[in-house]
Amino acid sequence: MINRTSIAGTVNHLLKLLPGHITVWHRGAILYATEPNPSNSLNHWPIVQAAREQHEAILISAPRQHQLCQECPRCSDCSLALELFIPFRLNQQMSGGICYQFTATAANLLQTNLNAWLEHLKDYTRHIELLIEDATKRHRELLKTQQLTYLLNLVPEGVVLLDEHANITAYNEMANLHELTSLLQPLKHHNPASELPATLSLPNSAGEIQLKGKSFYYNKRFIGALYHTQKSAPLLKEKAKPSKQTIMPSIIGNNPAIQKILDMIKQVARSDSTILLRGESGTGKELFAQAIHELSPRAHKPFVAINCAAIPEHLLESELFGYEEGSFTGAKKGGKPGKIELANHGTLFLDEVGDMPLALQAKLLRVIQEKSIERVGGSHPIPINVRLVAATHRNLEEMIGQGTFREDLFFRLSVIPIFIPPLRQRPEDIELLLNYFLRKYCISLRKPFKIFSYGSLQRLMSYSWPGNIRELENMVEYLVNIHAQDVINAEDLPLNISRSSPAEEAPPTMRTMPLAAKPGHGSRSQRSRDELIELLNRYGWDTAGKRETAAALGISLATLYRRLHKYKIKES
Ligand SMILES: Nc1ncnc2c1ncn2[C@@H]1O[C@H](COP(=O)(O)OP(=O)(O)OP(=O)(O)O)[C@@H](O)[C@H]1O
Repeated sequence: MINRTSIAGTVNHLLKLLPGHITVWHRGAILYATEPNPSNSLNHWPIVQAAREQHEAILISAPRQHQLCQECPRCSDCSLALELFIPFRLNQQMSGGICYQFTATAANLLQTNLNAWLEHLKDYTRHIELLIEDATKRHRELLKTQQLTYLLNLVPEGVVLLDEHANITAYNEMANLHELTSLLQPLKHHNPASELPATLSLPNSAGEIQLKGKSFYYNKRFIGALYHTQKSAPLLKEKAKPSKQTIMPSIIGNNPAIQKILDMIKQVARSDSTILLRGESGTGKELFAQAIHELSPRAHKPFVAINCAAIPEHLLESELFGYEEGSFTGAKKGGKPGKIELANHGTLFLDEVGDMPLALQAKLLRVIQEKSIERVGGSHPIPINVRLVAATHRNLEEMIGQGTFREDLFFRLSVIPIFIPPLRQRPEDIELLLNYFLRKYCISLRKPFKIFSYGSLQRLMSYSWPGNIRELENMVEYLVNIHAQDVINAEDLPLNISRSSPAEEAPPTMRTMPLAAKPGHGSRSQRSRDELIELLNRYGWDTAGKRETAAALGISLATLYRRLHKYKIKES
């Protein structure tokens, strides 16, 4: 990806010398601008067109009188005294450029020694051009490696590619499971590398592994080799299971609060104390719960999750506690264990615990205190050893005050409370997550790699993300699905994002969140209602359409139904 920070550093340095407006444009999109630019694409700018035709920099002094500027709708009240466009070239073609716009003060400074300044600005432009060239090259190399890894992962055997010095340059997941990367390290000491053996028999921790090799030559010169396993090669049992480290690396976040939570999780995972994860919907509570489990001594035992809000009240009890044969009409022969029993010796994740009915809250409290359960219709206690991780987006303190959540259960659950901040309080993570999901979905949906333009990133960074990371992830998946170009511009973003006004959009924090907002009151509710109807009209009012609408909004289907009810939206 192109590093905007280094471009910003160069531009800011320049602005200290010469105040003005600078726009860096690359491949039809604005890569950097010193202030938001009204136009997202400079293609139609007469000055850019002129530079493209004349293959050189264009300088316009007194733009209001200049013939090139007459087409511009703002020409008559333009306050610029000088405008300069210096193009970039990539492979002999103009790929973009820098537009410098100066008002009278800066222009006066320039006019005193115009030629020297022009050289100076050309040097700056060249510097930025090199930064872009370098970043583009590195981005291409990264893409090539990712494409190669993607391709290798389609092969059902372990595959490793070596360069002419027998250094490993690429390998697939299966190779990892066979420990091939460490097994092939000693090949580096073979000299000359062209004499790499055609078959290898190497010991890994699952036994002996046979590898076949194929050397590659170009103009009779050895340029590399490929080693692969045979179909029946035994896998390492330990590695074949998801490793303890699978979840942690996929938790993206540089925000100090998230880093602190990750450190805390590593600490608390070792004990059996109950953890209460608190945060808005979509902030990653379930991901953190899985990480806690995977870092705990229970990692090789079950992780069982149950969403208390998604299961109808009358079924929740038997889902949690299980039932004995004949305990109710329709009960299965032989009975059925509940989620708590299934999680025995492992971790039970109680999602949306704030939505648990009061009667079940009392039963759950007993499980925690007595460490045993009784199935529905059963008459004997079953001893239980589970680590409990609960989560909620609800304001439990307020619910206790209203008598809808038991205070004693709250204290039992909240032994280690962890607050996960909403995405709008972690602005530094937005670009990171956008790029992470962009790469993830381009790979999984087999689409060419894409980037966000400067304009779209600005928009996305100032959006308040009420649905948090789930909303961001769904939006990226949607864009990768429908967007064919390699640059995603601001106008390509979903309407609810491109139309939102950042200041107004920020939802209230968890502590002040009203439990039930009245429909139709206030412009926010009205806008949410309108947006919901607009999306349903777009995706359809049937279940599939509702599912897509929920995904676009970053909410669950159950929440969507609740909103339809809350806003009194009836299907026509
Ligand atoms: N830090 C993160 N890095 C990468 N992906 C994340 C991160 N946080 C959340 N996600 C992803 O966002 C989506 C929503 O996360 P998750 O289901 O854990 O949220 P939640 O807080 O449990 O939501 P809810 O309260 O609605 O159940 C998941 O696909 C998850 O993998």
